[in-house]
Amino acid sequence: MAFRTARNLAYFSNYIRNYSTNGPLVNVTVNEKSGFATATLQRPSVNSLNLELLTEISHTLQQLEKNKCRGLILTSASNKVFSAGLDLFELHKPNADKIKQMWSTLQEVWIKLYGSSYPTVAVVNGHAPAGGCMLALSCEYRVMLNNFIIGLNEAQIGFSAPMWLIDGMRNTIGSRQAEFALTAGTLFKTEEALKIGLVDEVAQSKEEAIEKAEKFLNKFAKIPPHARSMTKAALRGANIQALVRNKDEEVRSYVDFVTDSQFQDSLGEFIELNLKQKLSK
Ligand SMILES: CCCCCCC/C=C/C(=O)SCCNC(=O)CCNC(=O)[C@H](O)C(C)(C)COP(=O)(O)OP(=O)(O)OC[C@H]1O[C@@H](n2cnc3c(N)ncnc32)[C@H](O)[C@@H]1OP(=O)(O)O
Repeated sequence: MAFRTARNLAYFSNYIRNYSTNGPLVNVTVNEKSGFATATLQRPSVNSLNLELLTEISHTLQQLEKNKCRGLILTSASNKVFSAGLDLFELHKPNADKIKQMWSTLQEVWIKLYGSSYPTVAVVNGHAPAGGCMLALSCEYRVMLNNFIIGLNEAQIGFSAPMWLIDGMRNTIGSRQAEFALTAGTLFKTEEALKIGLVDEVAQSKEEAIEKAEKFLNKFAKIPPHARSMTKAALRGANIQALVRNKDEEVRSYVDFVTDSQFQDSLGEFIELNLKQKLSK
């Protein structure tokens, strides 16, 4: 067991509380009874993933792993947006070095979350396009609130989702549905997402979603943690290894792609059409 004594659990809780004070963009709390951690993304206003938020998520996941977390609930402080995905303003006319770091940190986040030894649930309490969907897909279970959208809309912005993310989508909703969804860049409403298996349960309130998430995590209470994590690694390891082998090459091609004028033009159009905040000319 991860926490054999109440003292261990108390130490872990204090550790996490102390840690959380250092992270303004991700707040981590631990339920002392269950030992489950809740990581709440809180970058105003839509948790768009810039380098700072990605770095903090990556660091949080590392700490949770180190402290033998018993289960993680990932959610948002906003009641409208789980995460709006990559910060589109940072992708526009970018500094190549920063983009390189951003992409490499995004890969790290995926490797740590998708490959975590502890069980994970996303409480999707708001919209989750692109990178927001990626965070949810990396978890083992998704509970979503009604009247929001989720999906991988990269094609609409002018690029293809990377292979590891395509695999995540395929593993979750099946090849045929993934092909339809990815080529059209479809964003699904909550009920549609439930129907195709992109989310596992729907809840009417965040409280209900947290209850459902905890119920999922509690399913593993009697399963030896090492057996659970070995099985998860056996199921997910090949996808992770494929990215690890190709990590640097993918960063290089991503930087080339994003800095290319054709992508910059289509990104500019997407921002002008879809976001309230406009580009400074
Ligand atoms: C070559 C390989 C590359 C592979 C990369 C694959 C991985 C991931 C890629 C991505 O994540 S790309 C990002 C895609 N994201 C989107 O398409 C989301 C766009 N945003 C929206 O659709 C909506 O904003 C929303 C999230 C549905 C929320 O709608 P709502 O009506 O509630 O809010 P808004 O008024 O639209 O937005 C509020 C505020 O937030 C700003 N904003 C929204 N999204 C982003 C974003 N992604 N990046 C930066 N900023 C964003 C928006 O401009 C508003 O700003 P203010 O007007 O308040 O200043």
